Amino acid sequence: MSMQTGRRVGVAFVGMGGAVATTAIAGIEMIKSGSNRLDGLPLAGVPVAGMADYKDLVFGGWDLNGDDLASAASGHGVLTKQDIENGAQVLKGITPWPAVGSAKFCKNIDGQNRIVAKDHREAVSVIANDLRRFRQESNLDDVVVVNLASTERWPDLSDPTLNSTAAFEKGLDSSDEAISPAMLYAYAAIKSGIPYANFTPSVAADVPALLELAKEMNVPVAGKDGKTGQTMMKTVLAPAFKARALHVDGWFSTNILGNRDGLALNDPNSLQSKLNTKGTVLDSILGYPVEDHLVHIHYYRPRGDDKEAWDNIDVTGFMGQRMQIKVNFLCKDSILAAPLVIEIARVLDLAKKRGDGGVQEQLSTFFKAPMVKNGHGPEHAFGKQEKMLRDWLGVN
Ligand SMILES: O=P([O-])([O-])O[C@@H]1[C@@H](O)[C@H](O)[C@@H](O)[C@H](O)[C@@H]1O
Repeated sequence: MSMQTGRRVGVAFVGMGGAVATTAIAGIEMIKSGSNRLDGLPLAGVPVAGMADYKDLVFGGWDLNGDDLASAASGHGVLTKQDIENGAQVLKGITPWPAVGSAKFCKNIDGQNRIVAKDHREAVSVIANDLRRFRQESNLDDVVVVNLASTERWPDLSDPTLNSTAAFEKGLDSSDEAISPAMLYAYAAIKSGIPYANFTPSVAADVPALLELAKEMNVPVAGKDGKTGQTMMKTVLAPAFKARALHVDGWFSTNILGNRDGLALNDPNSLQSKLNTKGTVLDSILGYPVEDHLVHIHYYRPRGDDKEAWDNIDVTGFMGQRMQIKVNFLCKDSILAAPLVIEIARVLDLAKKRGDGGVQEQLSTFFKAPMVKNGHGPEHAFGKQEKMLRDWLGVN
């Protein structure tokens, strides 16, 4: 059962017209109108004092495509006409705010709904103003920002601009090329005291400059890259192989998808960012390097949002005998992702209420490359991550 608490929590999405954001918004609006159940929402029915209810959430956000959300959603092919009639009509009345984009960071995705700003500093102030206006106009108690925009290329992490808050702030004034759109949103949110989550592989609040700022301002941040389908299965299976002492000789993962995410990843530079986050999960769980851990992603338009993942795992058991495991997950990308985004927003909002700032490691279960607090390696094993979250929430 879902009960409103009377609070109003705004969720501002970067990439609001995308398949994941429109699915999240439609799903929640349908919960409000009684035409959607709570399936797929991992924290539904978990009683946590102070946590916003699904019905308390109010949405806003930016997108380079200025179409209203109903038109955007019909292009993504995730929501059915029935879904829209059943309570997601509210999508028709929402249009995204102008957004920041850069072809230098994300080559395949463009749009005309752009923030007009003379430099990075001005772009940040427009974003911060959008957040202030959202809070006032929607009469919100609190706001959370979640990045759902298309994957950017990897930046040069050794660039001094990204390595201290002071240098980053100078870089805003000179529109330093090391600073990506994702970082501008993260900075604007943190500087406004608003919790920030990164559901994409783009580098954002995880640069030292912004980590330092989040810590100093005691603002909760979390990321990165939603762990939805193939990688989720990987982090469930690998601990089991370890427990049974089955040595993993190789793990071949491939997947196809044809949504806008797939289009963004069709650019080799954006793809590399995704491979960076997908490729890291195995070794720390198993305790040894899997030399033949191969990950492939292919943009295949006929599938749209219905991504399909195949895994072939080669293992060695007792007496050196070799075996294979095959996994074929026929997923729906946004249907898996949207509820996780909602839970991340609720937990970040709760962290803010509890005065818990900086990196929110308890959200590791929702990410492929979890951000961590004190420089130690991230925990990737699914069961341990779930325990971390439940311990932090104070539930069993
Ligand atoms: O979570 P997961 O299934 O391992 O990884 C997926 C990627 O393989 C896919 O290319 C991307 O479009 C999805 O959004 C998701 O990130």
